[in-house]
Amino acid sequence: MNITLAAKTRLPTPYGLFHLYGFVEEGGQEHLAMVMGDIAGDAPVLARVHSECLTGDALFSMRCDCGPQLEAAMHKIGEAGQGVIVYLRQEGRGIGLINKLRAYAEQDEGADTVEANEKLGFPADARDYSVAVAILAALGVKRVRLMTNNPRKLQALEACGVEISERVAHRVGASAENEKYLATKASRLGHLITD
Ligand SMILES: Nc1nc2c(ncn2[C@@H]2O[C@H](COP(=O)(O)OP(=O)(O)OP(=O)(O)O)[C@@H](O)[C@H]2O)c(=O)[nH]1
Ligand SMILES: [Zn+2]
Repeated sequence: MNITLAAKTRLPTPYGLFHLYGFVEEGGQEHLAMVMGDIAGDAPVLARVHSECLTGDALFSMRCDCGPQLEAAMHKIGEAGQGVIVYLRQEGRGIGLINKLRAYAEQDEGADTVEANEKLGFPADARDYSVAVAILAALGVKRVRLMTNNPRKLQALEACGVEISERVAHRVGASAENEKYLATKASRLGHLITD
């Protein structure tokens, strides 16, 4: 996977000052990395690989836990004074924004998150993490303490060559609105979110 660092700038936030890196992958898709502190080198870096969720990250949707997970990652990195969030533009687990909205419409009619994707002719999860690996390498990150509940994400990143020294549980944002969604992630996608 070839990526190009196209821009770098300051990003002051309520959680502290990040540096925002803009990357472009082959084919033109744009991705971001939010960096705090010095992350290059051998020491494990607190990290999140976050998949874009416009409805959750920007519109406060309570259908999922993405917005609170993004905010919690920024908060934890702010407290540590060091870390990175790789923000991948893989909306809707890779099927795109409008298709995710179509999947939501299927869910409004009773399908679960996996069945809805399948009804629309997509795999349950169409993400490719190789771009995240390329971005971490470009930032000089050798090993990470990864904030996630998704064992497939751990496996996929490890398979692409990222060394994960620790999984940091990242359970926030549960509500009555997303109870079924989170239960499906646990039962059908293997997420480590139930006790
Ligand atoms: N196709 C589809 N995508 C969804 C749905 N709900 C959330 N997403 C997308 O799922 C992605 C987030 O993935 P999740 O499976 O929730 O969590 P994860 O990032 O794999 O795991 P964590 O690291 O534990 O958060 C984002 O790209 C969301 O846009 C849905 O019902 N259908
Ligand atoms: Zn979401």
